[in-house]
Amino acid sequence: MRLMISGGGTGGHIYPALALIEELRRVDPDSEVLYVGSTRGLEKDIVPKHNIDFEELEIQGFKRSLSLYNVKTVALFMKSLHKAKKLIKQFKPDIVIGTGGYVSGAVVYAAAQMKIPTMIHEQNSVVGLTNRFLSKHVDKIAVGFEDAISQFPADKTVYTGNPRAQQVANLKSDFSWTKYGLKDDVPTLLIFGGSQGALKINRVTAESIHLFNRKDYQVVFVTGPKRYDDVMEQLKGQTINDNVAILDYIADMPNVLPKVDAIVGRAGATSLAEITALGIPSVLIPSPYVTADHQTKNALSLVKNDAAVIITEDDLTEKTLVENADFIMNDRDKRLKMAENARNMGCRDAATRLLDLAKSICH
Ligand SMILES: CC(=O)N[C@H]1[C@@H](OP(=O)(O)OP(=O)(O)OC[C@H]2O[C@@H](n3ccc(=O)[nH]c3=O)[C@H](O)[C@@H]2O)O[C@H](CO)[C@@H](O)[C@@H]1O
Repeated sequence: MRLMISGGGTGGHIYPALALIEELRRVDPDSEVLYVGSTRGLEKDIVPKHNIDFEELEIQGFKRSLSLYNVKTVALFMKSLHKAKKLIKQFKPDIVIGTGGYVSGAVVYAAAQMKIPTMIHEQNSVVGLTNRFLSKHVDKIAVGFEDAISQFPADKTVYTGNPRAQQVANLKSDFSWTKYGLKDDVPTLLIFGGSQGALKINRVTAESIHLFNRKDYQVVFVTGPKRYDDVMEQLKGQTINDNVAILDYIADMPNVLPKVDAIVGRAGATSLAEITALGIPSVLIPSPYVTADHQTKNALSLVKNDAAVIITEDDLTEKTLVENADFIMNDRDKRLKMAENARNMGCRDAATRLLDLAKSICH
């Protein structure tokens, strides 16, 4: 198969694409892949490290009310569409797949106009702006949450789950916490605010370090690549005990996650696919800054099944953070029950399902 794939901006759109590519290469080692990303997103750093050909487009999203900015947005979209068509002519894909983010809008739309088979993957329980636009033009729509099906045309929409779930579920981890100066025989709580880190989660976690220092469990606090210096500035002069590690980013998350006992984090769809694939209890703090509050809806699907607890960003304080962390970390039975509930929701064959759907529309 010759696969052109595009997903950009944040990890939540990029990692599902990488998981699908990994599955394609496993079943079809002769396949050719071209990843088209944006000049600004995390993909230009992440994708080339996975031995995948990468091309980039300059593109940006619309903003409410900034009219001059939006004039530039339209101009960049037209330019990207033109470049995407050129790339399609050169690469000659059998299929073009979009996994979200503005850049996938230009790439998949270009392919649809050129009558190449197209498919999108919507990770969230509420459809995003780019996928809403693309849904009218593509041949197939795959969704990661069953709740999303009703938001798309019924005749071409299929529940596949999120391919990242299969990738993390199948990996035999050889990770050791000693890499970060921690121990392997102590329960471990991972705190992170999605692929980019989250300001409030970082601030409140930093304020709580003096309490986490005294816990019987260990805490791994991941700030996000661009927020590490600010957190360390906030913590200047404070003691950080040897049961706490503060990192900017974890590049090998599938290897690390099987060694995590509980998570405090955002409710991005790809994170939740991982959490349910592996069965990890979580405290979820949905981002209030995303389209149609979709992270709250994502999170509630786990909360309903007693696989997670939720704190709104407004309610996040030193007290609520540490109390909820203790609630899971200090009660092993509770933790194991929540883990089982989470695991029951996992879709561990999602990459196979998504690839089968892709094959079904290739000529
Ligand atoms: C602010 C924003 O727009 N967030 C959206 C974005 O979130 P975001 O990019 O944060 O996506 P998710 O939380 O879904 O996924 C994060 C991904 O990054 C990985 N990771 C994270 C931290 C780290 O140090 N290393 C690492 O590899 C996680 O393992 C996971 O695979 O895309 C998601 C999927 O469409 C949406 O649900 C989110 O609402």
